[in-house]
Amino acid sequence: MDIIDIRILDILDIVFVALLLYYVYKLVRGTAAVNIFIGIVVIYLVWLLTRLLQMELLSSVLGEFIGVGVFALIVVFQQEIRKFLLMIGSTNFTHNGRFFRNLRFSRDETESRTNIDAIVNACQSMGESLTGALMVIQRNNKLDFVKTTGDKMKIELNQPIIESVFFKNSTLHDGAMIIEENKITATRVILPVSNDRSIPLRFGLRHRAAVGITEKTDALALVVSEETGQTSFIKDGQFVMFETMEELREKLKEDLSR
Ligand SMILES: Nc1ncnc2c1ncn2[C@@H]1O[C@H](COP(=O)(O)OP(=O)(O)OP(=O)(O)O)[C@@H](O)[C@H]1O
Repeated sequence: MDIIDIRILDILDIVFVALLLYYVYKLVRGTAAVNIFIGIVVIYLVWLLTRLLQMELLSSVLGEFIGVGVFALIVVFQQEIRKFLLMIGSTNFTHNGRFFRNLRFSRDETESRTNIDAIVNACQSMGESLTGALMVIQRNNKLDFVKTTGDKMKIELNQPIIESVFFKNSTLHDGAMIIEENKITATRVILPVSNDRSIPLRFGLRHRAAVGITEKTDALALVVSEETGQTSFIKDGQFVMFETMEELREKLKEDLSR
């Protein structure tokens, strides 16, 4: 009986293609580009089919399309390719050892350095006073490309500081706050807004910006609604459900553990 000959390199090959597809999916999810992407895949599949059925004319017409496809792709996906390269270039694979830990099967997590209690307590307090807030917590993907849109700083994270930044009369309250480890590293940051049409209409730009940055990076986002006082936790472009602030604290601890 033949034994399937799989080399380590084949496995790496598959892992890299899977990672590539995952990043491409993250980039185009919720944007108009996803429809173009599907269109290209359909043309490619039809072309393969016409070649298989030896339909010469159609196959050569589609073949021409595919031939210039790479250049067309660069033009059509210019923005996405830029973001993709930025994301790859800014991924810190050794940050907290998270990337390598994810490859291991054992779970030997240690506690996060981020003051999660300060963040959750600030969300609760800002919710009670109907103070709007948007916080983005960096993980593996660096957020330098958005930090440049705001004011860079380096302040130790604690509850009074978070609340004073988002206090309505504060000059810093607009836009997003970026948190790295236990430091506030930028305020008044403008985030990419998600075009995802499945986001309910009651959510405005603050929530869409939180979805946008978590679609493009592995950061976590927390939003306190100015209208309802409700806190939302957004990860991978999706709202994460939780019943109590205690549950939110646990979820954050899990996602930020090293
Ligand atoms: N692209 C963006 N990046 C960062 N912050 C943004 C962005 N767009 C809007 N905001 C912030 O969101 C505020 C406007 O929120 P808006 O009322 O549209 O959002 P919302 O999701 O309905 O939130 P809320 O429930 O608090 O009203 C702005 O004042 C600004 O501080």
